[in-house]
Amino acid sequence: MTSDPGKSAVERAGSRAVEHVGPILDGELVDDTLPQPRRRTVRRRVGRWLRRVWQSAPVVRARSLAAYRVRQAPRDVVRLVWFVARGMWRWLLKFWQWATYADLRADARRARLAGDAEARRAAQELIRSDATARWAKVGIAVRRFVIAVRVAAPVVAVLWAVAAFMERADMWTWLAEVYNGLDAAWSVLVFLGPVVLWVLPLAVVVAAAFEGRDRTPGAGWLVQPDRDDADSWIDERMISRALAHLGIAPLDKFYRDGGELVYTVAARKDGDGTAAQIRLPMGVTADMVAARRSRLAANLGRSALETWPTKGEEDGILDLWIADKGARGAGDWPLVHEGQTDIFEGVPFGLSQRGTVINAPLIGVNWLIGGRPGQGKSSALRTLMLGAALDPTAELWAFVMGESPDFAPFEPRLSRYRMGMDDTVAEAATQALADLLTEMERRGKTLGEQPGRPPKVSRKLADKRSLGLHPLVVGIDECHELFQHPKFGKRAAEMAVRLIKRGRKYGVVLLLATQSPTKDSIPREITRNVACGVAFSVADQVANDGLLGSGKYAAGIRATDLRINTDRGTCVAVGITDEIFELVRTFYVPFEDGADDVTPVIARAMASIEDAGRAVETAERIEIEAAPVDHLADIAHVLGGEQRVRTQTVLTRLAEFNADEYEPWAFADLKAVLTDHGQRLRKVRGLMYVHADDVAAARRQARGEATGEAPETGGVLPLASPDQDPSVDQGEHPGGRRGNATTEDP
Ligand SMILES: Nc1ncnc2c1ncn2[C@@H]1O[C@H](COP(=O)(O)OP(=O)(O)OP(=O)(O)O)[C@@H](O)[C@H]1O
Repeated sequence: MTSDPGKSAVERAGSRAVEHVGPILDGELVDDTLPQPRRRTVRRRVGRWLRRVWQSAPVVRARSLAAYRVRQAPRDVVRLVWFVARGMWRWLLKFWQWATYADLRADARRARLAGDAEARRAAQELIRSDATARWAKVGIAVRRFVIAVRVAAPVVAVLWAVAAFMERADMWTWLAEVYNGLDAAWSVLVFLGPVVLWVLPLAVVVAAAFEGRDRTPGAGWLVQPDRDDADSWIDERMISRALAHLGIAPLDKFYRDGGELVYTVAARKDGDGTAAQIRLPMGVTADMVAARRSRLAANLGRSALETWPTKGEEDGILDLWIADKGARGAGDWPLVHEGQTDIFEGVPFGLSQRGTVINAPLIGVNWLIGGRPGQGKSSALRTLMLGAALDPTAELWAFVMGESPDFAPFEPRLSRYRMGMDDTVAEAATQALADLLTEMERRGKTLGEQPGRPPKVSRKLADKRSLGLHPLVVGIDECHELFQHPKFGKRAAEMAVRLIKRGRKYGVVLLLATQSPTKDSIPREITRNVACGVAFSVADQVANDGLLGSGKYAAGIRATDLRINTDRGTCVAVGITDEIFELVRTFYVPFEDGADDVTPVIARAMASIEDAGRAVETAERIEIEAAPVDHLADIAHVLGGEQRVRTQTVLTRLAEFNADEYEPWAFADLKAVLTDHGQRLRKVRGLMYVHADDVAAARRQARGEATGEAPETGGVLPLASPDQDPSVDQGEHPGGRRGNATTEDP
């Protein structure tokens, strides 16, 4: 740049007036008011962060809550006013109750109604002594007040007089200090007076609103109108709220009157769920709650299967167990790959609702397992039998009253096994029950001969092979087919009842599985006496109580809530633990569609028997095949020495003699037995008779057929001589002769 830029520019332009400008430099205008790039980034970041916070879940929740509260504000104000009014009313009621001794009077009234003179006198005495004490207190307070006034009045009067006649400056210093202190106290009082006058009514209003607040459980200012939290946990507030909306009148009234439920066991984590125990208010029983189970479940945000309200130790105590959300399977059977069992200790059966393994008892109990088809009965029975098979001392029998291969892999381990739908299986099962009764008697005798006469079979006794007191486990699948069998059913049922009632002590265990636990298909005495009842999904209350015991449905123990197929493998069981009931996810040992985990377990069971130096226990000491019934011998027996007896009488006597065999008999059966052996019934004056001679002849022929010899001729002399005159038609057939003395007569 030049030293005088104005002048040089004019010189260069000559005479023309030219405005000289300075040299043009290349540059850029810098405006420091424009936003700097760094600051812009910080602001953007802060904005982004604020936006994120604004949209974060807690803030969104808080915002929605605030918005909800704002929307509700008018309603809330009305509610508040209502609360204040109700609070004052409640105070009034409380005062009235206090002033009139209403509770003690109610006690006295109750005692009078109950005719309890002593309790009434006690209540009245209490009212009198309470009234005396109350008036005594009032007297003491009044006396104290009077004393205080008497002492304070002269002091105040003197202070006032002194202040009136003396200047503060003329007073002694200490007296002036006293007056200064009094002045200060007065100033504070003057200041606080209006404050208290404002605050006190406000405090009264707040206290009244609190007193009159809605005591319905769950009512609260921070309750959101959604059910987001219902899935995750259950606490007492939620339980109380759910109970408050069941529509049980006495419970509703209890809540309306401001009652609060008593939790005898606070809600706490229990296995895979939450358990609580509640003492219900007057007029409400646990059964009433159990009857509204699905509504309770809905109120708790659970399915009915996940909600178990049951009766506690008393009718008024509710045991509540609520499963965590989401059903799970039981997992593998713990013994599927290794291990043995001691049947006296129980066998792993499934997982309880609390998630613990249930070791099901087998000794000293009998089982009845039932449910709709395809829900897991046979599998459960198989699991129990597999557990028993892994005890080398146990003897196993299995009868499957239908065409099903469920127990086929057990065959090497079974001492008796029959499967099928034909009558021979029913007959074999009936025979097995009869043999079990015989065995039971033998065991009873053996036990009685042991030192100290032990009352029941123990592990120690079971281990002594020579005694034959080892556990004997008999499984009958589809047992209703057996008990409903036209020929064997009645007898089988009778024997099963006797076994169930008496077999427990002797190590004889019956495991029954059925699709149909009605009173027609399973004898009442069986459902009443089995210790362990297991119900998979069942259709109705009848089936439920048939399996689990009467009254269980009403008490809230319901397998009707198990969903068909969805809850396959899950059952409700009673008697298998000390709990009133268990919801069991049973273990499943696969045996279908090419998968077979049962056979390897049985192979292991066989190996363990070998390792123990034993053999599969058999009931050899039991007469397995009882002698076949000899109909002709029985007929001869019931003729009782009479030469001829009416067919009707013979049938009656036969039915009395052997009900199982002859009760189903009709005239045609009797006729058939004789005609099969070349004899016949005889008609005399329109009435049909059986003749002793014909029976004897038939028996001779039968014996001949059996030995292949020609039948003897002639009859068998009756066992007793006839006590009546020869019959009119005696001449119609050859007379009898003394034959070989019969030994087969029963
Ligand atoms: N504990 C379980 N866990 C998983 N699945 C199971 C369980 N128990 C049974 N199942 C399944 O259910 C099917 C039927 O079981 P199972 O044969 O035991 O029923 P069931 O009640 O005895 O039927 P049915 O009355 O027709 O004999 C099995 O093949 C198996 O697939």
